[in-house]
Amino acid sequence: MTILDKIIAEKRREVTRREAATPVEALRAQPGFGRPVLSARAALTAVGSSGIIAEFKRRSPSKGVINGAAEVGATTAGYAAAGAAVLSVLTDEPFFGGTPADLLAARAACPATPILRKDFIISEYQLLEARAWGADLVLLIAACLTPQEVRQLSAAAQALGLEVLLEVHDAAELTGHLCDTVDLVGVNNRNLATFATDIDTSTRLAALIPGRFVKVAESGLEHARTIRQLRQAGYQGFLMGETFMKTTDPAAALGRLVGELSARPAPLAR
Ligand SMILES: O=C(O)c1ccccc1NCC(=O)[C@H](O)[C@H](O)COP(=O)(O)O
Repeated sequence: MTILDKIIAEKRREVTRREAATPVEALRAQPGFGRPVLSARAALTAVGSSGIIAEFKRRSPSKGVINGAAEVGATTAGYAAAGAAVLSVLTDEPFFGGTPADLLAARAACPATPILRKDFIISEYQLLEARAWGADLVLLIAACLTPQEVRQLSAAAQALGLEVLLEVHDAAELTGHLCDTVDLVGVNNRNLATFATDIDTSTRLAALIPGRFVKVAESGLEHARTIRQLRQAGYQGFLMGETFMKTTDPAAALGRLVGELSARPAPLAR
């Protein structure tokens, strides 16, 4: 059984519990439900965008505790001020230490920046939660969904006004799961079965992603030079968590990266 199998088994139990505790009508009645959605697609493709999707991530199955001290409102507000184009907030508790309250707090702290609900979406109920808690886009992971589930969930997300980031790790997932109700395609450099991380995964798959989708490189990103290379390959979004969160001041770490990205690259030595 892989970690993804364990996460999904736990997620099925969690969704059943949550549905019993909070009916759909109560989600629809929450103040955030009707707010206008902010477009991540627009934020990532705007002229001068950093392209950075800065993630608030306390811990992960591959790394254990990354940052047990950071406060979500201050960190995400700091990310937005430092130049993040989009924010990503984990709402999975058992494996990543995130909570719905984290998303609500990030939304309150960052009214003008699109926010990704980062979780393992397996049910339309979770899309309603995402809308109620103030998310603007959701992640659908090809490795845990059938192509038909991606079609259904992405269409339901769009009907709610949410944008959809489809995450793939290889060419088979991309060709099998991609559909027109997806807005952005993320290539996860991390193999979720082995945790091996290889940036070349993004480079290899770039040409296979049709041009109408915004391309997002995910995981294991650290340096401005890598982001420049991935931009050359056609990427406009860069999902980064650990590089920022492992520092004592994640927003300052993002600010340094954004500064490097906007500086002219040093000429190659002859
Ligand atoms: O990060 C993990 O260990 C992990 C394990 C199982 C499923 C998903 C996992 N990570 C989710 C992510 O995709 C990353 O949080 C995201 O891409 C940011 O990656 P990084 O910059 O390497 O923190």
